[in-house]
Amino acid sequence: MISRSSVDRPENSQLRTYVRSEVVVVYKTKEAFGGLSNMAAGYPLQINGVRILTTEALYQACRFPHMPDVQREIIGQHSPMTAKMKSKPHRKNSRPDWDEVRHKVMRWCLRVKLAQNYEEFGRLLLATRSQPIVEQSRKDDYWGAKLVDDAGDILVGQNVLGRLLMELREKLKDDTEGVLKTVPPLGISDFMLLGKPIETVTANLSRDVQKPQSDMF
Ligand SMILES: Nc1nc(O)c(N)c(N[C@@H]2O[C@H](COP(=O)(O)O)[C@@H](O)[C@H]2O)n1
Repeated sequence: MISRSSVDRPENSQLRTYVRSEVVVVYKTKEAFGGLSNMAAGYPLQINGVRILTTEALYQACRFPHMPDVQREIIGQHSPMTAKMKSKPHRKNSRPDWDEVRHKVMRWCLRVKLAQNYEEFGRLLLATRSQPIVEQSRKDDYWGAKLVDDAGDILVGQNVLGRLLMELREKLKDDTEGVLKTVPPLGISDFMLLGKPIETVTANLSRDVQKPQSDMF
């Protein structure tokens, strides 16, 4: 029998409650564990030879495999928040199965971030030891958890991003052979970037990187 991760099981979509002082909080990118955020700079990626500056840009681009021009605009942004904003007007045109696959896409994006930033991102993940990781969010209790009390002690949300980070951390603890330095493409239909199927991702960032179009002018 195939065992599914807690993030994949439908019964695990319930809200969870965390005491802020007892968890690793991911909130502002400049804070101690801010590098765990998809908005963090300094963890460059490369897919099919294309440079992508943040995990957020990669994740947002994955909404639009059938719209390479939109993908190009998203991954051409220097700011991760702007990359997210560029995807907003097109959200209604996200791949039709987006709600079913988005957590798998996020898991793959985090794998890519680790494979291509193995030392630095890996060190940060392992520094959380066995503590719960929670993305604090003002609005989003799917990827993160929201403060629900005036004192700012209690966070409630599905915390899917935090749970995927914990899942990856546990895999990393066992990764004595460096297996996580290679990431196969996700097994979903139309897993494409700029009109080409996404290939296996490896740790070695090539120097001969194709820059996003907006950097060329
Ligand atoms: N708006 C916003 N501001 C931040 O500071 C955030 N950390 C996030 N969360 C991230 O947004 C991504 C999900 O985007 P969708 O709403 O699914 O398009 C994901 O990376 C969250 O971690 N949002």
